[in-house]
Amino acid sequence: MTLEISPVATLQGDLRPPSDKSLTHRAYMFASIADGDSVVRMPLRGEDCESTLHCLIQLGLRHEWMSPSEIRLVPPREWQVPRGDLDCGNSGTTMRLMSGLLASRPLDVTLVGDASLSRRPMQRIAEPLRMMGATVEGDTAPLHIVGGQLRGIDYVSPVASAQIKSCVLLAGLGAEGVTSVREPSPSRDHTERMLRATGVRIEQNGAVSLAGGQRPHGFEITIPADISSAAFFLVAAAMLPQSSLAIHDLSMNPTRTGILDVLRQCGVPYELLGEREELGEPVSTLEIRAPKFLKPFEISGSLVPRLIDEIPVLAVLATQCEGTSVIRDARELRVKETDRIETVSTGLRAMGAEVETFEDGLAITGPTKLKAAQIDAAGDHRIGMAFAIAGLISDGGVKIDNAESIATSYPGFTDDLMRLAII
Ligand SMILES: O=C(O)C1=C[C@@H](OP(=O)(O)O)[C@@H](O)[C@H](O)C1
Ligand SMILES: C=C(OP(=O)(O)O)C(=O)O
Repeated sequence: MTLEISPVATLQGDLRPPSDKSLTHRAYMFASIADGDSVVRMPLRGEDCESTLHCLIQLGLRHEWMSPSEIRLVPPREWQVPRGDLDCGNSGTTMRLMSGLLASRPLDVTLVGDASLSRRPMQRIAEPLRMMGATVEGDTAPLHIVGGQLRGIDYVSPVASAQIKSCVLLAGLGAEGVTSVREPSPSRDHTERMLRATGVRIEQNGAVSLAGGQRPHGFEITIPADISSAAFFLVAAAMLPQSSLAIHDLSMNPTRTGILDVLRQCGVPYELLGEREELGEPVSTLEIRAPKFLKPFEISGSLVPRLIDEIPVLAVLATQCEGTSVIRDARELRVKETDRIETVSTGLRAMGAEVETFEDGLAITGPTKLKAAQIDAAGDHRIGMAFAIAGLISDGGVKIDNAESIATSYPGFTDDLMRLAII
């Protein structure tokens, strides 16, 4: 599918972005190992989370849609052997967290994914699972896992990755003894929060540790909106003069709010209103306005995992900042749905931006009036949406090829854009 985006004057109004992808994956997975029934309201119906749900159903999770936005989930007494392979689609989170759950169960299962997922590194989870005693064949998909009796390990992860951390912790629930994970800087902590909120005892002091043999209890959750999806509109509002948006019901987990640090560096005015909690996760309304001009920003070190998925659209923001913005320590971008350093820099250069690339990041000098271009999203949802936002401020608009993957995390993206845009 080719998506055509024309320039607009400003963005105005109210938005409730789609529900959080990380939380929806985890809610389905926790429900499938809980000691009772669970209810998930407003799950993300994007393709990635649907992949997780379908895999779990094949493993014995029972489900009933009580309404289009409420699902009741009943865990199996024992996980059953699935008929055929488990298809994780385009979703790294599905494959890596599911592997952790499977490793402690006496099943022989093969996990497969699409072409993009089949290129992504799985050795990063295979290695700790092997250390715990599971059989994992393959360092990329297809992954063949034979689960069984695991022992707890003290794992020092070489990368700050919530997927690695969550995989090892979920395997640790079914292992003998204590499992600990340490990482170079803190990655998103949704798994830890959900474990605690569902009654699992965990310790956090430098490492995250839990004792095996524990089970989450059944729970109810209403999934808040995803800040990684809101990011596209936050950046658009910051760049388009006179914009003003209220973004409602937004998940505000501090391990995910790095984009707000960047907006502050740029001088973008925003305000948080009315904080509440949802199963251990803070939720707020965020109001944002366009500033008179944008200052350049720097992203490095421990800020990177707090905004990793937002970097493509923040690179678009950098093209409108007055000076050079620098993104370093972001090597992980090279192993996402595409090599995002490559796809972002290729697309931005095609639009006339001044971009330097490094092994671990980008430097972008602005402001540049972006010109019309045809961009290949290469099946990467974040790239498709980042360049749609670039199209809004361009001279003549953009055509984005292979943009259907936007439904991975944000079904309804173009509808929201059209509704808020004033031409
Ligand atoms: O745990 C999660 O839900 C996610 C963790 C991040 O990946 P890494 O753990 O590979 O950094 C992120 O990029 C992904 O979109 C979702
Ligand atoms: C990297 C992403 O997701 P995953 O790793 O789950 O495919 C993403 O959503 O940008």
